[in-house]
Amino acid sequence: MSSLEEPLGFDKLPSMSTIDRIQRFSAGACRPRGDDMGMGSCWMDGRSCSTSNSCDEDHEEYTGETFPWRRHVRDVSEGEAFNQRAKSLSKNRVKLGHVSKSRNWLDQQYSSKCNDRGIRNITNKFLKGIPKFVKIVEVGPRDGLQNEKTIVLTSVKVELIRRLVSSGLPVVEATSFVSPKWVPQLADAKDVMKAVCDIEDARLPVLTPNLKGFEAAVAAGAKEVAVFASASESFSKSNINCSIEESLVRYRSVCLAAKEHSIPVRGYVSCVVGCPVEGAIPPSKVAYVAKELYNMGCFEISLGDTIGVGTPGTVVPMLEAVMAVVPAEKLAVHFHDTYGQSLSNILISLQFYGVIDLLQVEIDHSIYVILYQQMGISTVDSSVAGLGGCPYAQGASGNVATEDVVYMLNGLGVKTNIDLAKLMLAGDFISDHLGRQSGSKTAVARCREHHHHFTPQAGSVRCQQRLVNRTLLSDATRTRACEIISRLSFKDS
Ligand SMILES: CC(C)(COP(=O)([O-])OP(=O)([O-])OC[C@H]1O[C@@H](n2cnc3c(N)ncnc32)[C@H](O)[C@@H]1OP(=O)([O-])[O-])[C@@H](O)C(=O)NCCC(=O)NCCSC(=O)C[C@@](C)(O)CC(=O)[O-]
Repeated sequence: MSSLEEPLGFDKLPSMSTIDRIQRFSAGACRPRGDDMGMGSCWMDGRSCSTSNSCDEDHEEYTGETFPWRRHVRDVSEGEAFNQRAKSLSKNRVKLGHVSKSRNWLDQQYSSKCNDRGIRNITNKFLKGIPKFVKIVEVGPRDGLQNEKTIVLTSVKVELIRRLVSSGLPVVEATSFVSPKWVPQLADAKDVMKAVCDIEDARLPVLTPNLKGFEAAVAAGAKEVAVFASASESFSKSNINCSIEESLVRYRSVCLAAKEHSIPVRGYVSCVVGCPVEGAIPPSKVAYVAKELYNMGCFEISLGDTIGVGTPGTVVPMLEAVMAVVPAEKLAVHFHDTYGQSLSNILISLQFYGVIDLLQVEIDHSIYVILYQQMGISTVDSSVAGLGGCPYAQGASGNVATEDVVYMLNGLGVKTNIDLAKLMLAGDFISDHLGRQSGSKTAVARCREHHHHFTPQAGSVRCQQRLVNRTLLSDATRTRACEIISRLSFKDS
């Protein structure tokens, strides 16, 4: 692991000249850079979203109660001249035929509720690229549980999925149709799927490593599947017992069969930054596998830092390579939190832009150079209570906790449509069943708050119970505390 012990810094990033990057993409969005064009220090935002994450469906202001940051329409009085310039540029762009599908550029700024203009401008500058809506793909019932040694009851898995769906998660990965010899925890895939396939409020994809798994999944009622390749040859062998190329052949057959059934297929690439055996993985290898999966028909490619060694310094070059061959709106990021880097990696992935085109236009006898840029990623995988770890990646810790991702996104004013309180109850539910504290920092912090402002509800009582069990109390005091807690009545179970 020596090559992974030292995080790679920006000085070690593969260099890619601007010329190199120009015109390698098709224009999906554009962001003329204000300060390059003598238009003040702001950027005009021209994000264009074409997937289910579309910002177009998301116009209303975020109204979360507890979080200080809010998005709102840019204050017109801040720069009428700038706005006029932007409108005129926008008109000209339409005339020139370079029509951005974007909504009003000026409606895309984020700022804090704070009245201090200086702070607000800084916030805008740093958060300018963040999408307004992020789709979270919950992988707890699959990636989260697959590594648990003690077999979790099917009924518990089903209840967990139901709770996660009712918290508003749009996608909950339910299970895997893999060999029970390899992953005994998910041997009940068929029963889990049969019990949840009536759920309509969320998509419930399942992992399928080959045609056998695909057929079993469809027979059990799966309406969406995922295939999982790797950017590391060694990991591919240990995970699915075949080479990368052999896996791609298998996945092509799965994609063909899925097409016949009109079943969408998601594609995973594992070890996108590092591999437990091979160390650092070159971004070009990740890009190759991602492109193959995309070309065979996967509607979305999830980039997995399976062992959680990535930092923004290594994630950025990887994204840059992948975005050169797969559009950003078809990508998702999937981080494990081994080195505590997941949230920063997610943030940089949401903010990440690649230059996609340069366009020179003449407006009112002045020449402007417009940089068309690709938007950042707006789909994030995470696991409730930070459950997870891969059976074939020794030492890999859990996935980033969904509660922590939602908390961060709420703080940024990014919508997810997820009810954090309900999500935390789902996390509490599974942590209780596994008999350990949640891996979510948000859940643990909220647990402490409940400790101070105690209300006798199910979650709080369990939370108190856990705190008592973990606190250094004498046996007599602990028993007494537990007795008192157990006598509290609560409605929610
Ligand atoms: C791919 C195989 C099946 C090859 O396994 P194999 O042993 O090479 O396959 P085989 O074709 O020689 O078959 C061996 C036995 O498995 C059976 N079999 C064959 N296929 C299936 C199936 N689909 N479902 C159930 N049974 C199956 C097959 O019928 C046979 O049964 P037997 O004749 O011995 O009784 C195996 O290696 C396997 O199941 N691997 C899955 C491992 C796994 O699930 N790993 C965790 C995934 S997590 C991950 O990849 C990372 C990710 C996605 O989370 C992203 C990230 O975190 O970065």
